[in-house]
Amino acid sequence: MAYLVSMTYQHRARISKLRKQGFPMPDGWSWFFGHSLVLFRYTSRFPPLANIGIPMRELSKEFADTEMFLMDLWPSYPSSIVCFNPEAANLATQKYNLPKPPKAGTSVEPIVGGPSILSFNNSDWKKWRALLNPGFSAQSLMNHVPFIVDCAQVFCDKLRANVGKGIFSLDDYATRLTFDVIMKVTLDSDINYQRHEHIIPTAINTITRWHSFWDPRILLNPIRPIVQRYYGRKMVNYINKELQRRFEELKAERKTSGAAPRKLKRPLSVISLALEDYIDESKDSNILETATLDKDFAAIVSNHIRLFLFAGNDTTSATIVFALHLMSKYPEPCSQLRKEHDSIFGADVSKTAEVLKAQPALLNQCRYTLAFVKETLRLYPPGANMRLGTSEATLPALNGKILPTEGLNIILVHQPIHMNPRIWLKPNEFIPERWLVEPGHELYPPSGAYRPFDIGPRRCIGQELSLTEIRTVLVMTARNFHFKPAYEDWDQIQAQQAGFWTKMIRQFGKEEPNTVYDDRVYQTEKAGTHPSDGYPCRVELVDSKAE
Ligand code: HEM
Repeated sequence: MAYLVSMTYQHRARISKLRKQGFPMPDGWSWFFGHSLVLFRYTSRFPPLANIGIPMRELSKEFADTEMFLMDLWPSYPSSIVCFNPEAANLATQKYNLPKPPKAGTSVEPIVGGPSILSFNNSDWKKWRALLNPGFSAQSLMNHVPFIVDCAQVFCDKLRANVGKGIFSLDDYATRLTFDVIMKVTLDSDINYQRHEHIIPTAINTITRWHSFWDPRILLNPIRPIVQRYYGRKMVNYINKELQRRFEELKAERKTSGAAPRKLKRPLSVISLALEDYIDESKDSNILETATLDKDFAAIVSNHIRLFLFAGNDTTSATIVFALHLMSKYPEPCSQLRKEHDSIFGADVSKTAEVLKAQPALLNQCRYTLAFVKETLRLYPPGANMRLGTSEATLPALNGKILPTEGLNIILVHQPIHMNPRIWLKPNEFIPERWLVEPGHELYPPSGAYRPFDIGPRRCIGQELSLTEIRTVLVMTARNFHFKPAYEDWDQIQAQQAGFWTKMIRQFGKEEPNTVYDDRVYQTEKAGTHPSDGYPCRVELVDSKAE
């Protein structure tokens, strides 16, 4: 207790000193609460499950002159500089390439299980990133396009089965689709989660339901570690068996064909490619006769698979749902999208899957589709970036003040960066053409201001995979389906089904907001910023004659 009091005192004394020196930070800091009450004031303006990036965007409006400010949420979160200045963000991720803070690892440990490239720095990071990179290369991913198309086909079949029927959660459909893809691309497992339940998604969904990066109401729940450990063990058991199986398959292929499977040019998962390098680089000349994988290596590989399932699934599925939502909201860009697909894949929509599977590189010709996806990610960025300040690294605020970073985390919050009115023309409008104009055009994106996958050596390893997946889904759906959000009906159903206490609270308590900037569709705190209430919607077939 005495230790905690002493730590708290030392910590707050430092923030108090920075405050006196004029470090930009919100009013309302206190020795007892730091900025926790300030944050609460902002979060309470939005729905309880709204993503933290949304109140941060609101708070950022007060710091237009500096484009960064300090938030002291210690001890529930390290004190951090919230930065939405593109030039300073570039300094943090490129010039200084600041290390990942310990919090980057500890905050995802219940999900990932232990160390991974998300938390590694220096040589560990270099070694593992180099080992994993080949599986995410553009060339390797093109080999997976036929499988991704098959998954998108199942997604379309499920949508078709819903035409003319009631409300369903598009988010649930998209999450199942991306899970099938990520399991195949990373682990070579074909689990068909779109049609059947499976232990791995059940486990990871349960673990993430009990997870928060910052919210003490979740973090302090004593049941949380028990649930997360139980499901963590289930994941590890499954992954270890699959890993061992892949290892056996690769060894057998080498023995029978004499060549490494990589040279046989069939689609290989991220993990198979990493195991190939492991075999190639092994000092054990008898590796092909070795019965089991090195235990330490297998443990870290297992962490990475868990990391990919977490970092790669929800981010991609949420983006798919927001893209389909924007298609329904903006008829003109939607019609451009369809025209592009007609011209590249031919007017016979029923042949799209066949054409794309035969020529995956056609995806790269879909310039408007890519622009549509990029603009979706600008408005609904699912990630953020966290770095650790150092004694050498200072960040220049917009007003010229030079800010020290030592001992502070730096968080690049993408929502306020992507909608910074100083640098973006019409920041709140959906304009895919921003991504098609030439440099010098007023819509041309400013350097460093667009960073959904972030920029620099540690940019997202899964960027190409996500973009391939999202473009494939748009190509497969845009000419077939209309989506109609059904929030009003959904809210009515929820109100009818509410229990006695919920009804009483609604009747007599303070009504909680359920829109963000008057929009019922918003990003939530659920891992990967899933859309509110899972995006309840109806689907209709596109009437090609009427289009
Ligand atoms: C729309 C989809 C996605 C978005 C917006 C996104 C965003 C991000 C961001 C902002 C970072 C931090 C970069 C930095 O620290 O500089 C990151 C890192 C990372 N992402 Fe993604 N991501 C997406 C999809 C994926 C996928 C599909 C995977 C893997 C299957 C993945 C795996 C990772 C990993 C492993 C890192 C850590 C990279 C490192 O530190 O070397 N992400 N992502």
